[in-house]
Amino acid sequence: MHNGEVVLHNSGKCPFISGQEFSAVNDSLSSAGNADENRLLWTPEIERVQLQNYQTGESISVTGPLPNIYQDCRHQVCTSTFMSLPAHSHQNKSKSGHVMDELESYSVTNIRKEAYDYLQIFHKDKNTSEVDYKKRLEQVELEIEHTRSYVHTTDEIEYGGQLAWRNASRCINRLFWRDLKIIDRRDVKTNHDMFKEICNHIRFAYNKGTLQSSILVFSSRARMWSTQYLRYACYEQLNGTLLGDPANRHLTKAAMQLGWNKPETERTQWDLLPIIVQIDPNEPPSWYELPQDLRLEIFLSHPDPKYDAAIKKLGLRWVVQPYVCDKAIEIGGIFYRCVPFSGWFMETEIGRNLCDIQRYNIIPKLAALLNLDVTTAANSQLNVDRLYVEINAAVLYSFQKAQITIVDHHTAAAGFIKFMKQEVILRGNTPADWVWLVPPISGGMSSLFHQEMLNYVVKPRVLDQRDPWTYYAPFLKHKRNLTLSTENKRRRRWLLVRAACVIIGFALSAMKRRISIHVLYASASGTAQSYAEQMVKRLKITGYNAILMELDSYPFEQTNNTRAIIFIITSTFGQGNAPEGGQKVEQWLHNVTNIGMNNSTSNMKRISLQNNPNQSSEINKSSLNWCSYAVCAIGSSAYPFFCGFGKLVDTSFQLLGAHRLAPFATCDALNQQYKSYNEWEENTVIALKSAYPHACSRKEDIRRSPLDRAPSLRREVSYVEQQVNLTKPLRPTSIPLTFNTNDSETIPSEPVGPFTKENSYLATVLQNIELTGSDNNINDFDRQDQQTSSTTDSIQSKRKVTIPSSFNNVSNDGYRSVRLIVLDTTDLNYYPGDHVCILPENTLANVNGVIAACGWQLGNKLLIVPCSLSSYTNGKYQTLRQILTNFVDLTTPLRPHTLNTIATYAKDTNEQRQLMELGKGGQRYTDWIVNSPTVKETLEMFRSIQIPLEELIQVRFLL
Ligand SMILES: Cc1cc2nc3c(=O)[nH]c(=O)nc-3n(C[C@H](O)[C@H](O)[C@H](O)COP(=O)(O)O)c2cc1C
Repeated sequence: MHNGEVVLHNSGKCPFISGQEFSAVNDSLSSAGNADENRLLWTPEIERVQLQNYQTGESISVTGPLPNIYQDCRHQVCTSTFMSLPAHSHQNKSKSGHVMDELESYSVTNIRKEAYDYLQIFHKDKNTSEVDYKKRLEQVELEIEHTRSYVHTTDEIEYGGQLAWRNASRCINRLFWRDLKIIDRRDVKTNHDMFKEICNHIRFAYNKGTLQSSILVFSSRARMWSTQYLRYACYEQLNGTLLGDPANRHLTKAAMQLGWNKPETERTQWDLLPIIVQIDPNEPPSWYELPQDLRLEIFLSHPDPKYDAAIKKLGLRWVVQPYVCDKAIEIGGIFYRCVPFSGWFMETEIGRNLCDIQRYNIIPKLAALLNLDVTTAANSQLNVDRLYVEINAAVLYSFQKAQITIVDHHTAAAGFIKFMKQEVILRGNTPADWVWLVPPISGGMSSLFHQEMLNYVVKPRVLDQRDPWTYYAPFLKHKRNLTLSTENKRRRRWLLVRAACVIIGFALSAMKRRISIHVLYASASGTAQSYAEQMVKRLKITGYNAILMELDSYPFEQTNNTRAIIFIITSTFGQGNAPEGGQKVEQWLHNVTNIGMNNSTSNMKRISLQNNPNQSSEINKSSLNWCSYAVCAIGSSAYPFFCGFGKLVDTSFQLLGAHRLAPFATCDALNQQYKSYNEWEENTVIALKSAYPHACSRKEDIRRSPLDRAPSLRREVSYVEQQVNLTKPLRPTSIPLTFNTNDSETIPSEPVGPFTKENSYLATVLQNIELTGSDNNINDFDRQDQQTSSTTDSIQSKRKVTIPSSFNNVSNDGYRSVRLIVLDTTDLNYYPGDHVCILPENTLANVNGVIAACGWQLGNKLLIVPCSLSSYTNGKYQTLRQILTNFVDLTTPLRPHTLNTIATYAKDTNEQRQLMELGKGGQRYTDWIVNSPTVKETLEMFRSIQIPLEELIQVRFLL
């Protein structure tokens, strides 16, 4: 309406008011007496602005936003990403900044001004006669004089509602603003009638699936507590989790305070909340359950059966239509607080409701069903994005199949561009909030992404308002009643303090006795850190005192050799280096171990001792012997130095005498990283529990040799506190070997499920086929067995998988064995997510070879009677033969610290020196293990080793 009346100055910079201009405007506002001047002063000072579309190359020349008040930019600060805009103009804030009721706070002068502005627009746009216009102005003038307010006609409200929609800068669907229908029910006087009208509104707006945009207008004193008609409840559960849609947590609480509830056993995440209405702020609100035929929901499906099955399994659904109830509309200075608005969905709105992490967060659940990795480690695979798109596709597909109006974001964006162009021609421009309009999916693919826009406020307008339950007097009173008298407060506080002291006293003494486990991480982009956080959470739940720390923050050099358990989870960056947060430790390890990086020798980073032998001898091989540790290396096999830093840490810790508590693991971002991580975590926690079974273990427990304790199944236990000193190798504290010659060989009893590594299932081998090499046939060694085994074998006759020692071998010609092994699992129950771990037997030749190499003194018959070492296997394997065949790994090469121990049994000093040299690890050891010498081969290589069989078995447990 002010087109052409205002001289605008193009600042040529930010079209919004800058800090200086803002204060100048503010000053002139406070001094100005004329409301007209105020309005003009609040208009951003722009003349003409060129808005560019970088996709089409088009340029639109827009005029200054007239007439408007732009309140969103503060002193030199752009607030365009604010979720809730400051809904009220500057006049409506009290000194404390508290938002007041605008209706009450508008002065008569302002209402008159706003009324005149709007009636002028109405008169111009609706082409009413000059006579009618004048008459209407006089009537309104009179009304305002007597009542400080005035009443709109239905036509005025209808057009005002349409304009408010047209001016809603965050709405993408404004092309259809003229189609908005108004249902004028300002005459409704009771809560019950409000609910009746709402039911009618749903019927009208749903329109058998051809959704109608509409506004139901109640009196300006009425309030809707429901933020939308159809909202899913959110229950706070006892365990602290939420059930339902977290967006409605407070509304659900308010509904419950009003008496609505669902029995806990009947609650689901898809419970529709009741409609809550309040005819007047001074009247109590009422809640009503919608009748079944108006609980309009749609169950999602997907055209691709794979996604369809997963989506249906999750029971995904949404309501068919948005009925937004929590916005207000300002028309000509009158605020309508209760104007439920119906429209239709753009699919991304539902997509976000289901996928936003703070909402239903279904992506991880969907990914689990589809066996996809969506952890941050897999971000490079874009699985999250793929699933997000599929959810949006499911929404569109389901609505279209049910013939319910919906719009996809590309169509909506194209519609908006069309609307914007129309508005530029008709009115010079339209306010548009780029931050909200660009769809949340494939932003750059949307035409809106490339379109410049201006955001400002034009009236009539849609605006945010406070949720009514936040100022409902009885709720506030209830809160006040909960406040105790001063005397009571003091008493309560004293009691609480005492109780707290007693509890803290107990807790502290218990805590003192607990072992601290430091979980250290080094992470560039957060993956390793999130795994570390997960580990800490798990350890805490398990009862351990777990401390999370960045690797570089751990005082490795100032521990005074106090015993410690350290778990390190680290990624690798750069050229196989530590990420930030691990670089100091990387440097320190290089310094103390003399380990250098040899990038050139192979495509794998190899860790090698530097050539200078003097330097290598300076390594203090016991500098970390106070520490039990486990390392998990996070990396990506896309890089040549896969998990380079994690490997450096593990190798260095071994070199420095630290005791590996659980096996080292690498987790590949390109290959189900989170699964490898979870496996490592599982193994590490099992090892920890075996070593430190009690969450509140005393320090003395840690110092006791695990070999003194009741033997545990896991070999890793033995790493825990063994003092492996490289210069003075220790021998294990042996359990004396005794035999019960009264019993003959016992066949291990058939275990019953559930099956674990410790309680393994004896499976029949149905097939054992060599897949590599020229003759990928059934391997000779098992051909005979193949013929004799059958699926009908009784459980007693089941044979275990027998794998030759060459299976793990990389022989001189670089040959590796890859086999297809088919096991009969007919009477084994398993479920999705269970995994199989094959525990192979040692061959008879290997077992006999080791026995012979040890110079077995006691005679073969003792091999087949129960012996005291069976306690290592928890009694599962009774005889020495069974233990050697099934429990002791005779196949893989001995580790450095085991070689170091074995060295003490070598009679020949030359061999002892060689063994100790290998026991240092490093390049010599790396070269030695290239041929994967078995235990038997090692004993044959160093013939002076005289180790009793039972001690060899126990040394081997130190793997
Ligand atoms: C620039 C860059 C260099 C990387 N270098 C390596 C590398 O040398 N070796 C490796 O295994 N992974 C490498 N990665 C992969 C990361 O280790 C992998 O993405 C890991 O999951 C990141 O974990 P974080 O988020 O905890 O840092 C590299 C990644 C980037 C971006």
